[in-house]
Amino acid sequence: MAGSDPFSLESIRNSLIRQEDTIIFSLIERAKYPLNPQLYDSRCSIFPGIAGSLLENFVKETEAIQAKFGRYQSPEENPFFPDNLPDSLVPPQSHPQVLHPGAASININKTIWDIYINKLLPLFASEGHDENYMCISACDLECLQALSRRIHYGKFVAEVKFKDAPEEYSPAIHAKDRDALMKLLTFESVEEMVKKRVEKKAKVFGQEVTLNNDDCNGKFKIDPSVLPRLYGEWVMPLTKHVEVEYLLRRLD
Ligand SMILES: C=C(O[C@@H]1C=C(C(=O)O)C=C[C@H]1O)C(=O)O
Repeated sequence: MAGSDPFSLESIRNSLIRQEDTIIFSLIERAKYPLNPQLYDSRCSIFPGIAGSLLENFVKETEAIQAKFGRYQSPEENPFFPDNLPDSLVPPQSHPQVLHPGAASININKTIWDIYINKLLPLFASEGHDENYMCISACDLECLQALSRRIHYGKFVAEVKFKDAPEEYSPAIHAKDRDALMKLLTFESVEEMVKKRVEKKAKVFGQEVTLNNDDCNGKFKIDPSVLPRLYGEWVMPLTKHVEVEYLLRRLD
């Protein structure tokens, strides 16, 4: 919006709202395929010469290419496999420096990976396998990156909340009081709205669209009830965890 502050709580929340669309569309794409559990099994070598989980290999190699083209120069992006990433081939991009430098040390992608594969996928992917490994890996990476971006966006949320009320946050930061920080940054009414909205979006985005019949017979491309659960149990608690971690470093 012209004239609006790009770094206000409102604009940060608008970005989170837009990221909901990305997450839901990426889950709808993944839901086209069955689970294919061997893709995630580190003991199951699907192709000779590729040891470990195929998805892990795929993500590591893809992140290496994306690192070369500057993806991780952006403070919004966090790699799943940060060790030994190649240097960027592109010159440094001018990303606005809004975050405290301590933000760079916060990366909870291991937790996000584990939840995505072990808890979330079984909630919406049908059982079975079709060996469509590369298409599925590409979908998984989209989902993982969208979730990771959203959850690590907590760094920006925390920065704007701190800037808006440093006198409220500073004592809890000095005291390293995680519970007090969690209380300060939590808005339960916002969280309730988020859960309702993502369920509605899953219904709208996941309906069958035809020219003459809008009745979807209760059938959706992804079960809409998965979305409030994903957000209520994992996405919002992890975003708040990132917010607390960021705030604890904010005055270093
Ligand atoms: C992100 C925010 O902080 C907290 C986390 C929320 C979320 O992850 O969606 C929502 C409300 C807050 O409890 C916010 O205030 O918008």
